Amino acid sequence: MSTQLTPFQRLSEARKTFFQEGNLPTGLIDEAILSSWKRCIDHHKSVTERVVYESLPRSSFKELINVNRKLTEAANEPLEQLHRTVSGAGYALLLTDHIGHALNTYQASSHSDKLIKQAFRPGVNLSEQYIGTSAMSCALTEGRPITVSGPEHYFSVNQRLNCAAAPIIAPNGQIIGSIDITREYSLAPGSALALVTHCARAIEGRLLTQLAPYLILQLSWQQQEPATCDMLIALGPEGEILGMTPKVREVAGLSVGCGPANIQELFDLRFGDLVDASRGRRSPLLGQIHSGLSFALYPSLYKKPSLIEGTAQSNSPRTEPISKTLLPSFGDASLAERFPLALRAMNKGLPILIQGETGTGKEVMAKALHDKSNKRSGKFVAINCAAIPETLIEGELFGHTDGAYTGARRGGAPGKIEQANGGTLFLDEIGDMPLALQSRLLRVLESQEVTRLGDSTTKQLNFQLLCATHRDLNAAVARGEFRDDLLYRVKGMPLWIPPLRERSELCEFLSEQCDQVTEGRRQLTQDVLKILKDYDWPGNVRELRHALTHADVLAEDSHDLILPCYLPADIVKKSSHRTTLLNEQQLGTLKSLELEAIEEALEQASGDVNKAAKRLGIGRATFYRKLKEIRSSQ
Ligand SMILES: Nc1ncnc2c1ncn2[C@@H]1O[C@H](COP(=O)(O)OP(=O)(O)OP(=O)(O)O)[C@@H](O)[C@H]1O
Repeated sequence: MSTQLTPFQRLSEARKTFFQEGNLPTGLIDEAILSSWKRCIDHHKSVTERVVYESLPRSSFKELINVNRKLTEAANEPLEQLHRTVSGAGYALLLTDHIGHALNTYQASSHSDKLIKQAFRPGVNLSEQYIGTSAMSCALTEGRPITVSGPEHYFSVNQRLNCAAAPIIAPNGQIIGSIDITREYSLAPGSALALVTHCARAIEGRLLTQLAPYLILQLSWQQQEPATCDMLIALGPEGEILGMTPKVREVAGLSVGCGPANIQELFDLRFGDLVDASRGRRSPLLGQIHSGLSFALYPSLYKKPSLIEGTAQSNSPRTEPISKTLLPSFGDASLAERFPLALRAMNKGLPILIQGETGTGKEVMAKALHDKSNKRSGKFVAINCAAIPETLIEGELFGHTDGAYTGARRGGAPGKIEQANGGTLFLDEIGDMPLALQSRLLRVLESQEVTRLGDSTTKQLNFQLLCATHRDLNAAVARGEFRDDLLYRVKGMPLWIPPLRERSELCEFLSEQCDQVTEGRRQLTQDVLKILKDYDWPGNVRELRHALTHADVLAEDSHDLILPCYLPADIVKKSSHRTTLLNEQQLGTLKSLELEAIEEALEQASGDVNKAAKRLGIGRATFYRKLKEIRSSQ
């Protein structure tokens, strides 16, 4: 009588063939899993090893989350939805980075398994190197969804698990993470591979919209708009391809890192036709790629999600009142008062000129103004006028057409001013702009029209202007280095950022900065606070943050206090508090020596004050006075 093997028994047999008999269980085990088993053997892992699930230290985990912020933001909602779908079936859910660090985890609402609870914790390294073969490690290595069931796991202890995972692929084609769902094998049959795959596709679509495209193009093989679509291309305002979902890359046969730069190079159509179609009826355009495949194309103008939760999508700027928004701290009461004023002026379209010494936070202020202004749904485009070579600055600012100059990008490119359309243009170090360019910039600022290099047509724009400089522009005008008409144009309202040494709430600011730099791990001692307060800070906040980072590094893991010895030596040396500090320290040393001598003398004289004073060669009254003085200062 032939007995039918269960799937678990079949996989166990295959495992035995491989690990005990040294043969390949051909056709029984997915090639990806076999390759993973071989890698584990190469790394001298024994299948009977104990698996340790260690989490990263808190600071490293914070950094990990920071690095993967875009991924976690895009994944949040799809993960919540998948969790709702699978948790009742006993599945725990996991989002990892490209290595296998758990970024976000969800436990199952039923059938919670102890092993899964231990492994599925944020910050745990679940890469192949640590936990052997798993669906997640195979998905990350192979770049495709996969199920790993029971005995297919490398380590014996994991054989009671059943997992399915799918890689998450960024719009540039790189694998940046994975989602994995795992439950006890006994709850099988059935895996939710299709669900994780679907969730990964949803995350990839969201990653695409993070590029803030002008148009999103859906590709379909059907002659009707698909309800959901995994073939998406994000396009910029000139038809440039910003990114695409992996399915497009797959059907168009495009490899990662190379491919067409513009949609017109991928399809036999004009970008203008797509723009027209996005505004008109929803009848699809037909597009053919080089391989001869034809697709129905559904372009739509990209709309940023509304900030008011639960409402329909909207392109209109946000309108929550200023008072509700959190202002950045600069440690200065008068600056905090002027901020809302500058914001109101900006919202009326007045250009703001931010002035202050180097490192005071002019760019931080510009960004804060933009983030709170009515242009915040547009881009913040910063250009450092001092950092671009004079020969390139014109192309960089105004853009160029195809072949406008040697080395110009094929198909032309918009300049920074054009990119700021609908948002804010921040001209940093405007005082360093070459005189010859100032008149051209003035024309653009007056008309809000831009003409690309090599072009004869102009484009109407709408952007908010913010400028910054550490120079005295009045003096530059007097020297003939800066146009006075440009100065009046950019200085709708001046905003002065005081140097660090003059800030009215310096102590609070120093402590806040310490908190930020050390991620709340350390505090400043009173002495350090005094040293920092009395230092001149020629490099302002930039220099302060470097000094605190220096101290944080020197303190290592041993102290939660920043002591004077951890500060950069030149800061301690130059701080006027140092002299007082030394005097106090010396005084302290002398006093403790005196106390020691007095106490020793008293002890040797068995408490007889006359004898003790005699031993020290001082009078009885002096002895008493010194003893009192020293004890009261302790
Ligand atoms: N209020 C603040 N809060 C937190 N960090 C700040 C603040 N102000 C400045 N910084 C930090 O200090 C550094 C210098 O800031 P920023 O570049 O804005 O200064 P800046 O005045 O524009 O300098 P420069 O004139 O050299 O261009 C940056 O690392 C910035 O993040």
